[in-house]
Amino acid sequence: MTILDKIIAQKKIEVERLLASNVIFPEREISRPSLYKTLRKAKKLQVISEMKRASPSKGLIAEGANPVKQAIAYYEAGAACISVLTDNEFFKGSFEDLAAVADVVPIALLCKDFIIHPIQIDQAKSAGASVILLIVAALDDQTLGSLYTYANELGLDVLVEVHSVEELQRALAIDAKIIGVNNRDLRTFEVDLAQTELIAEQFPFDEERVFISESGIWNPEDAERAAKAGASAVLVGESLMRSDSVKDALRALQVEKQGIRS
Ligand SMILES: O=P(O)(O)OC[C@@H](O)[C@@H](O)c1c[nH]c2ccccc12
Repeated sequence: MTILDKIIAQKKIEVERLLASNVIFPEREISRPSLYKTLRKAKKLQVISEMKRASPSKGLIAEGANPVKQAIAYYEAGAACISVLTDNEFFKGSFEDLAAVADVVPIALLCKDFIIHPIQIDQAKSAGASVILLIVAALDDQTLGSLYTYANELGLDVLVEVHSVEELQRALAIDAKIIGVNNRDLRTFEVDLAQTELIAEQFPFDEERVFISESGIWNPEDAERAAKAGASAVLVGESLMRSDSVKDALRALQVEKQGIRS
């Protein structure tokens, strides 16, 4: 059983509990800039910065981190979007973290979780997210398509995460506009930026789509590499969580985008 299988098994239990509790998540309007538009118009490589206390691959990263302080530092440094891990069991995050961040920053907000059911999308939006993540490896085609449509109907942006060319084709089949390559294999934890380059070769860089490189970005050289492959943004967690100066670290990643593909 891979870690992804374990996480999804746990999510099924959580979803059953939510459904059984008959909870209704209060509706909330989205009053944040669209991530999609922000990335399309940006001249530089953008940073989606993540609030990440722990992960199954690294264990504790920043146990005592305060999501509000972290988010304000990200916002002030010019992050395009803040990603908040809401999974508790494996990443020590929470929907309270997301809601607390939503109260203090006005930029796009990504609910980083393993979504397998529409009720989780209601929960994300209610806590203040304007973007959700859908992981292709965790979903069959039909569920992927229906969750994507549901999120769009609620006015949310969707980051569709892939880790192989085959998964890229599945993301394109639902006409995903924001596609992220996870450089980390969620089955083995191996991280390799070459994954971004490999998948970029098959990516249709057209008017409509944006390409994001996720995980394992530590320094400006990594950011350059992502930009060169055609990325509009990088999604960065651990290196920013561990940084003594979030501002300097984040700004150093905002390198020039590469003309041909941007
Ligand atoms: O901490 P890193 O290596 O910078 O990675 C951030 C982010 O990409 C990673 O947390 C992530 C990417 N996709 C995910 C899906 C679920 C949970 C976490 C993730």
